[in-house]
Amino acid sequence: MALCGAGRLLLQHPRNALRTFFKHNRTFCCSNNDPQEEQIREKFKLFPGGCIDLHKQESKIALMTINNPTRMNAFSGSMMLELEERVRELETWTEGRGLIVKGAAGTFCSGSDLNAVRAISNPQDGMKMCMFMQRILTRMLRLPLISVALIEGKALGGGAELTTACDFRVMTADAVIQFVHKNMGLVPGWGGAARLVRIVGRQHALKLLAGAKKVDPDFGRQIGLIDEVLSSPQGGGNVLVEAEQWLSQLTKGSAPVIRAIKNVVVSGSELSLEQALRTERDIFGTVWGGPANCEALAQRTKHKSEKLFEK
Ligand SMILES: CC[C@H](C(=O)O)C(=O)SCCNC(=O)CCNC(=O)[C@H](O)C(C)(C)COP(=O)(O)OP(=O)(O)OC[C@H]1O[C@@H](n2cnc3c(N)ncnc32)[C@H](O)[C@@H]1OP(=O)(O)O
Repeated sequence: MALCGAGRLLLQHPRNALRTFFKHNRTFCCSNNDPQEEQIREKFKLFPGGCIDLHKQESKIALMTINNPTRMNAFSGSMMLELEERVRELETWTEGRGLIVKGAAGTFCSGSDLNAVRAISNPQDGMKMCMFMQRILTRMLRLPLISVALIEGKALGGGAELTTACDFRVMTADAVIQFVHKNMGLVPGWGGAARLVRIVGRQHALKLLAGAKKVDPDFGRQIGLIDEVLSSPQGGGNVLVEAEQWLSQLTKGSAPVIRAIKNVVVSGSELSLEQALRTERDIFGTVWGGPANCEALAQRTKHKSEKLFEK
């Protein structure tokens, strides 16, 4: 993807660019007055149905639910627009630590709503839809929240792509991820291929895409796509509890520190080493001497030499 404003700024003025880089995530390549984007937004409105629910919990872990059960949680046009709104809400949720993305009614997501796909199957609209979803999913992956896709049932096509826009993936024993794009005469267009290569490497990515191979929990774990297989049965209330417990290992502690950790990982994976090191130093500066750091220091027993000095 071409570098836009903040990316260029990072290259030219890295010192001043940190704040802009992360702030820019909110508006990543997404100018509301871009006529192309406006056109596809108007088209999306013609395909309503379903919704994207967002619940910001007291635990500071947000729950996002892809909710269109009569179509196996396929993305209608209005859901694509709602996804953008929800991501924007999360970008401004300063106390958040984690995010779980799941589907309604015991299944994850079956990709784009094929009815909408048929209606926008011309190349221009396809390109605009693809760019719109790439932007939103990039913003989702860059959120300063540790995110996990909770996969029950099926994650197909764009649904499989959506799982790669989270930091982690956990699934129930009978769930399946399948990049079905090849069977549709397509390649992923929501950034799913680029992210998949980074998660599983090029050979496994080729197997999943060129073979439209079904990924079950065993294979998913073997190739590093799946981080945990849940013991609770699909559709049961305990699935979410188990996923939350799994995520909470990573989200307990100070929110600013957890958010800073996510930010250093994002910059480490997206920037050149030199730029990432500068960014890391700047982020380090935001937590050094901060409340969590001072509290941790106060709790540590003093070093022997310090005690001697005090005498
Ligand atoms: C670039 C790729 C593109 C993108 O990224 O934008 C895509 O994602 S294209 C979409 C890729 N997804 C698919 O091709 C999945 C299509 N659906 C299926 O293969 C099946 O429906 C399945 C396996 C999800 C579920 O099969 P099952 O036998 O359990 O149920 P039904 O087939 O009867 O489905 C129930 C109900 O849901 C409707 N449905 C399912 N998926 C979609 C969809 N993607 N778009 C629209 N509607 C969908 C299905 O038509 C049934 O509706 P009904 O009115 O009851 O016939």
